[in-house]
Amino acid sequence: MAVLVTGGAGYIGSHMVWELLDHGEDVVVLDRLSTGFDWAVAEPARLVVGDIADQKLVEETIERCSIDAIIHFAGSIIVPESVADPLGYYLNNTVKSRALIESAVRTGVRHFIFSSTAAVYGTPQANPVSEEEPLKPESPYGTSKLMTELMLRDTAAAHDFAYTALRYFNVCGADPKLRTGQSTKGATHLIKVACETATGKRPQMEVFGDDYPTRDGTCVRDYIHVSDLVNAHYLALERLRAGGGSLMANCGYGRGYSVLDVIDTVKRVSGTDFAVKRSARRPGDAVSIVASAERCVSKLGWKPQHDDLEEIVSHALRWEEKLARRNRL
Ligand SMILES: NC(=O)c1ccc[n+]([C@@H]2O[C@H](COP(=O)([O-])OP(=O)(O)OC[C@H]3O[C@@H](n4cnc5c(N)ncnc54)[C@H](O)[C@@H]3O)[C@@H](O)[C@H]2O)c1
Ligand SMILES: O=c1ccn([C@@H]2O[C@H](COP(=O)(O)OP(=O)(O)O[C@H]3O[C@H](CO)[C@@H](O)[C@H](O)[C@H]3O)[C@@H](O)[C@H]2O)c(=O)[nH]1
Repeated sequence: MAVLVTGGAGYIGSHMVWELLDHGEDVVVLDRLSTGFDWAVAEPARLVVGDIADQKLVEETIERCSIDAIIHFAGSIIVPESVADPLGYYLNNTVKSRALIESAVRTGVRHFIFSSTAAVYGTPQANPVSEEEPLKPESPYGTSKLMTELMLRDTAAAHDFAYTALRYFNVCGADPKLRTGQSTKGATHLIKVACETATGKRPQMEVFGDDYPTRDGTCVRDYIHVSDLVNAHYLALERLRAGGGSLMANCGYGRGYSVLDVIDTVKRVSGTDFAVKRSARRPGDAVSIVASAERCVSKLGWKPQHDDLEEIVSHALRWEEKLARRNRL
């Protein structure tokens, strides 16, 4: 019995691989290495290089490796890029997920965990946002993920198949043991960008919009440590294997920080006063979104260990320094 991790060479997937190995699981990664790295896949996990929509490859891998569960991270992830290239996002996130789900059904894989996103809510009426709030994505990225959730819901109703869709809020930080971290080239995520600026990889950074209807005019997000996030997936896997049935749940801590809060924290933790420029709003950005985490706690027994912005930033900074040393070698 083994777990197939799609996108396991990427940021979150590489942490998931460690989480599974730490629990003694046998792990197979499927990744086409478009934004991920082969070196990010921990041994003894096996890496299969290929596309999730290559059904021959996927089904052969499932049969050969006795896969009983799929954790599906592979996808395209940048909100403004999805506004510029909606059809590319619907292809990679929706159409290709459909092919993967079909391969799972055809080969009898009954447990499926999916990376969904807070972006399915758009800007909610009120925060914290529960899973019952209306779904009004404001970007093709959010819509592409919502459509996959709906395919999973309908597939579970029709087949011997159960899924967990976890709606991640803003994922950040790095493995506290620094075995992996976020290595994405040309990253656009706020904490990664701020840490790259603090460590001198960028001369300055921008704040996209300071005229939003929030406390300090900048967007508010719920930043969740990647290690807590992958632990929620492991709990979801155990629940599915125990026959717990399908579930959809938010993954966040339930408190929000503005862009300026985050930048101040990175400056304080790094001891660096880097240059920050105020720029125009970025297309597709929701104003303010914070999770209600109650369902994740009650249904999965989730107990976050790293709910502290300074700790998150400190892990992200230490990974940035390690990456810089690695790239110099
Ligand atoms: N990072 C966040 O804050 C965040 C928040 C919500 C949801 N998510 C979701 O989590 C998942 C993982 O995100 P991440 O931050 O680790 O991104 P990432 O870009 O680091 O990882 C994605 C991985 O998927 C691979 N991939 C992409 N398309 C593929 C395909 N068609 N076939 C095979 N491999 C493919 C890439 O090579 C990469 O290794 C994504 O589905 C993303 O939408 C991320
Ligand atoms: O250099 C930067 C980068 C970001 N931001 C702002 O910071 C906030 C957060 O942006 P970012 O870190 O890019 O995350 P989101 O756009 O909120 O999207 C992330 O979080 C979503 C869940 O909330 C995921 O689904 C997406 O995959 C992931 O990219 C937004 O207001 C951005 O405009 C800046 O001001 N400057």
